[in-house]
Amino acid sequence: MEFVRGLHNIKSHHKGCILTIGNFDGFHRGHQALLKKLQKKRNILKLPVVVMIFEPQPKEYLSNIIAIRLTRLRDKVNYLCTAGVDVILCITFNKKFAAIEAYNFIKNILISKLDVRFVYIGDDFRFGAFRKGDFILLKKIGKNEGFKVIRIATYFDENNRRISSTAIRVALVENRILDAELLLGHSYCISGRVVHGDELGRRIGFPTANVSLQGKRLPIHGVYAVEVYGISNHPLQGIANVGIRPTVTGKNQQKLEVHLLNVSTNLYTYHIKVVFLAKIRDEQYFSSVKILQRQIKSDIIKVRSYFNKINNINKIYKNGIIYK
Ligand SMILES: Cc1cc2nc3c(=O)[nH]c(=O)nc-3n(C[C@H](O)[C@H](O)[C@H](O)COP(=O)(O)O)c2cc1C
Ligand SMILES: Nc1ncnc2c1ncn2[C@@H]1O[C@H](COP(=O)(O)OP(=O)(O)OP(=O)(O)O)[C@@H](O)[C@H]1O
Repeated sequence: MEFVRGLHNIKSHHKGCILTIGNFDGFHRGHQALLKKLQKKRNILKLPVVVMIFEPQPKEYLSNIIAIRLTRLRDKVNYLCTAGVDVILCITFNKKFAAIEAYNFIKNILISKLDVRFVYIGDDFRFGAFRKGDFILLKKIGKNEGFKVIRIATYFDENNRRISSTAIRVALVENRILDAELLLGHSYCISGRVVHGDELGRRIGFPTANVSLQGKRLPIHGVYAVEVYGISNHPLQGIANVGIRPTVTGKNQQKLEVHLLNVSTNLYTYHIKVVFLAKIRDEQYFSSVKILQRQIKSDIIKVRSYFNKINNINKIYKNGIIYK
């Protein structure tokens, strides 16, 4: 898989491709279904599959507030790579790019730069300045210029809901983790490098690994049972807090910190993946660190009991007995 940053880095071997365009935030089941179609076509025609993504995502650039992000670029690249994409073309979304008219986007980028043969899009896909471009325009120009446009049917979940990144963000904000997982088709996770915190955690008896969020805002908030990947060859059980830590700081900056339940090791500079499994409670203000300490102790008991239950369920399934 090749990662190409910017239109100026397109090379002749990227031309004549099967293309799709979008944010692919979360890499949910709708995205997965779309990419399966491209892969099928690639296997028949032996043309490269190119996915055009944007960084920052358009909504992040165009909105005044920090928009919520499901998947960071690094994880998005991994998902797309496992879906068999040949080239990720990552475009810097800025004022100049946002102003490109839909017609010029097709003419100057899809045709001149990429010489697309097939363009696959979902039925709600819009592009170009003021989102004026759509399937009909693509199809019309494609007919004259010799490329095909395939609009794939909307992928719905079992409850007949359209799967979208927006629906998943809403599910997570509303604490519906299992629902979000159902829409995603995989667990909700965040990965990042462990950076230095204020080191108060260690002093209060709960050392925490602070995961860098690089200014991105997570859709979740509160205390969670988590599994942590990237430290040993099996996932480690932990408890995480996502929030602003009102008890110890007056800053309004969201942080993700993880306390490992059974391992005490220096995690600085590790790149870890945190999988969120269940919410324990909301983050709260406590009138003293002592009370917070007591609360965290009781959170840990809850999380341990959650993992015990999960282990028991797994054991019962392994033995072929139906859990009641
Ligand atoms: C399981 C857990 C629950 C937490 N809950 C809260 C909370 O409800 N309110 C709060 O102000 N801080 C909460 N914190 C954050 C602590 O204040 C924080 O871990 C401590 O300040 C250490 O920060 P540091 O790693 O930057 O030194 C929680 C931390 C953990 C690990
Ligand atoms: N449920 C779905 N079924 C079919 N195609 C989809 C589905 N969701 C997204 N797509 C298509 O996948 C491509 C990338 O989508 P993109 O990530 O930009 O949108 P999205 O998932 O609907 O996110 P948002 O909710 O932020 O609009 C687009 O062509 C889009 O139409």
